[in-house]
Amino acid sequence: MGVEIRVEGLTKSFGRQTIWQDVSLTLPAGEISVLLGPSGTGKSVFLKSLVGLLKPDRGHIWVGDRDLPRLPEAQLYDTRKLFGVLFQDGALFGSMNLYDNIAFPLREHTKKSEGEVKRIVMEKMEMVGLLGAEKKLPGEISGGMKKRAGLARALVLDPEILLVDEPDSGLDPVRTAYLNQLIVDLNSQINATFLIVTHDINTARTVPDNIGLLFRRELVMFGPREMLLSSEEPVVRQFLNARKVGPIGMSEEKDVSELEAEAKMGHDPGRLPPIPPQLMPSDGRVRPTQHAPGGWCAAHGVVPPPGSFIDDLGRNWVEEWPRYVAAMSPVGGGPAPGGFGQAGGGRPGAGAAP
Ligand SMILES: Nc1ncnc2c1ncn2[C@@H]1O[C@H](COP(=O)(O)OP(=O)(O)OP(=O)(O)O)[C@@H](O)[C@H]1O
Repeated sequence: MGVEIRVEGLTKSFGRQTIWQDVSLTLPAGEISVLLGPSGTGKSVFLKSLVGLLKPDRGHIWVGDRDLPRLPEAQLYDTRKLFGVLFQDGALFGSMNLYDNIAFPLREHTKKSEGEVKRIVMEKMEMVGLLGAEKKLPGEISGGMKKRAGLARALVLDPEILLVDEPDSGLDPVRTAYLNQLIVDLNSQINATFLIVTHDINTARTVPDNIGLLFRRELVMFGPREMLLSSEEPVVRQFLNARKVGPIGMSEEKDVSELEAEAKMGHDPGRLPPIPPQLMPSDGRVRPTQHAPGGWCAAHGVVPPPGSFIDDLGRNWVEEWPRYVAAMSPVGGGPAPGGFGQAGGGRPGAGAAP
């Protein structure tokens, strides 16, 4: 399950406005990637381009051996069925109850019987914790529930790729933490390739396997989480530290004189905070595509910031990891008796985003 998406030299403009150019990246199969960037840098446009709702001016989007922008309409329609998308507002139909909203893609795109539709809808509603809310209308539920309903609808066609646009928008930090946990749990269950657009730094630091950053109409960097969280690149550091000091300005980029003035005053985008342990599935199992904590840093001779990979209980997960993996079989198996990951918190990330 889960397919790799390879983007090569992608460029998109609206009229004379170039949104981004020459974007190249690979979303590894089954992994979770996050796309960051200041407002208006074209993250949503990128998501819509990936699913074929917008056509890029140049470049390729390889989904397996299919180059999406060059597919004839019928094949594009077929390929889109590999994608599940959660749009920012959930994009639910206001006049339909949650059951009918979630059933909609099945009724629209498949010939399944109503019995089968029911089985699938209830299964997905259970996966996102919405059982019992079938009859509710979107106007009667909270923002967090709307996101969950949107996720359930994105899952009904068993997508190989899940695109999520700002899951945290309009949610309080606690609900965002619950939604992040749900996203990690879903990834471990369906093992699809995930791309999440977010502004939430905590989400970016704890959820993904990979992070990308758009700025100045370019992809500044894309790579493993540890690579960006230990990067010295000023734009990356400024964004991940949520600081005013650095190349990102109020509306877009700062000019040279502003940057010189900052440098003269001795400002910099801040020290790098410790890299937190990555959020684990709530059953404590290891996701099939999960990377060992500290693995990228060790392989690239990078010394992570002091205090990295240490959880709330003071355990260093670089050291704990081999024992943890030995004690926990991958998805499909289960926790070893007396092993890690038991009720509430023997696992990395526990406490980082409960
Ligand atoms: N269909 C369209 N036609 C013309 N311009 C568009 C269209 N869609 C998006 N844009 C422009 O593209 C730019 C990038 O928009 P986009 O919504 O992708 O940014 P974003 O990074 O997702 O922003 P935010 O973080 O605020 O959601 C904006 O200037 C927007 O006005």
